[in-house]
Amino acid sequence: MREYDFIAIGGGSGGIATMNRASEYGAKTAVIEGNLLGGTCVNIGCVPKKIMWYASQISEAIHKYGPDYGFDTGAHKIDFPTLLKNRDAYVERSRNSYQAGFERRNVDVIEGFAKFVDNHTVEVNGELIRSKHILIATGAKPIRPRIPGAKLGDVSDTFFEWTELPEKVAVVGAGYIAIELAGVLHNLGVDTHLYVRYDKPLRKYDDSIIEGLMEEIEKDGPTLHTHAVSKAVEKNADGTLTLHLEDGRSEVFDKIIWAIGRTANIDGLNIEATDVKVSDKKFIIVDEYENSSVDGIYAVGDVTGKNMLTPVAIAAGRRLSERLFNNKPNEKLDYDNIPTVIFSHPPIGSIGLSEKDAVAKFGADQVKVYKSSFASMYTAVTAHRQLVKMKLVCAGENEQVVGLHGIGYGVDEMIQGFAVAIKMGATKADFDNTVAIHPTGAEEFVTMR
Ligand SMILES: Cc1cc2nc3c(=O)[nH]c(=O)nc-3n(C[C@H](O)[C@H](O)[C@H](O)COP(=O)(O)OP(=O)(O)OC[C@H]3O[C@@H](n4cnc5c(N)ncnc54)[C@H](O)[C@@H]3O)c2cc1C
Ligand SMILES: NC(=O)c1ccc[n+]([C@@H]2O[C@H](COP(=O)([O-])OP(=O)(O)OC[C@H]3O[C@@H](n4cnc5c(N)ncnc54)[C@H](O)[C@@H]3O)[C@@H](O)[C@H]2O)c1
Repeated sequence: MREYDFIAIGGGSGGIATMNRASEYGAKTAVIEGNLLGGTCVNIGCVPKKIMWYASQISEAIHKYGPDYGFDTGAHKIDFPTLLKNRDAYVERSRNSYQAGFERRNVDVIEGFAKFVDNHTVEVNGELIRSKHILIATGAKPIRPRIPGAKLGDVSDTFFEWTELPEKVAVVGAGYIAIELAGVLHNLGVDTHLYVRYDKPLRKYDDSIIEGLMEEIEKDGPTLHTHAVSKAVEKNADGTLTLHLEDGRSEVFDKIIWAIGRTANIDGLNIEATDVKVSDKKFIIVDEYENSSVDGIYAVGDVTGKNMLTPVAIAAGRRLSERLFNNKPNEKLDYDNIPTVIFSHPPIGSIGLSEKDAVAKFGADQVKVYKSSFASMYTAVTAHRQLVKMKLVCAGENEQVVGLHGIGYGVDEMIQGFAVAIKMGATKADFDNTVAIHPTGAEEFVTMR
């Protein structure tokens, strides 16, 4: 029987980073992957999504802003197969780049689906593999609503299999994926309809940012349908799909995308053969050190349901390996102030507490908010002026910055550095003491009064 110090079930962001780090300290490691190395992020998530987002940005630059910058842009149309060919080639190169890292560090790659036999043994392709430590990093998968015809719709996984752009698409959901895919499709010229259950999307984000998004959607975005609860999907004779809502509204589409959340990917893992506890939503329950309820079994990334972001899976996994193999018994990921960007049109960046959450935590008299709203220079010279909205949420007498939020041109590339400052406990005075870079949008974050 093959024996290891540490194995990862799942070769996505979390599994790869954790095994690479452990092997750097001499651990005998293996990554077991049942599908494509790189997992969701590289193959059907962040990477192909970002390429599609760039394509939609180029389309926006050409058609929306180009004419007012003096470009004759009339005839430019997207050749979708070219985009797909180059996107998929980039994804393949990213995937292949893992191999060299594994070879350099002596990480074994085992192709196949793993299932538990007991707390220290898994079976892959009929072979039993034992390991002192086992990491569950099997990620998450999209869910579909439990309504008639739900299977007729796509999810983000199958969206990346499309070979042509449909004419008319419904995107159902109000989270990251719904907003990003709806924006991409709309900007690529698809008649896109966004269906949200309540009055607005992304409801847990800071109000002013969501207001900014709503204004942009109303002015120049996909068609928004609010208070829309899906009831059924029906296939028509011509292959189109009719989406029926609970309140009797209905509309015909070429494609429907469900983007209503994700659930842990533990089917087939035979988790029952272990004593690992899972939540009622099937996520692996871990403590702050990523320990499961069984000694020697850990979980990181989407399968835990905690902040489903690639850098979080990576950071949690690397710290776990530092703890187990580099003599750092207290090493763990601090989940506070994790920065995040939503690649909407325009993009949203967010760190820390929303104004509402800060008031709930510190009390209204302890919270002071600074806001700025201005037309981004990039768009201001065109007929399509787009506002940038920014907010700093400060708490306590020293006005520590506990939240930073923005929506607008370039915000996606603006906030990483501010995340460092906030993590270090920066105050409003520290922001004020920083000289601005001009002319940029980011300078507004250090000049608010
Ligand atoms: C459309 C989309 C866009 C996204 N965009 C972003 C973004 O812009 N930025 C960002 O930070 N995050 C983004 N995410 C989230 C990000 O992709 C995930 O947080 C990240 O991939 C989680 O990594 P993981 O290692 O936990 O799981 P995954 O990357 O999902 O890897 C799990 C792997 O385990 C394998 N596996 C499962 N079961 C078994 C088994 N029994 N045996 C062997 N292998 C198994 C799977 O095949 C998979 O390869 C996006 C997600 C989606 C869906
Ligand atoms: N830019 C990024 O970093 C990025 C991009 C994509 C995904 N992600 C990660 O992936 C995670 C999953 O994304 P997601 O968008 O699938 O989930 P999500 O949890 O962000 O959003 C799901 C949304 O669907 C809505 N919803 C739930 N059931 C519904 C129903 N029956 N009908 C209509 N709407 C319903 C919810 O109210 C919620 O707003 C995100 O939370 C994020 O962590 C990150």
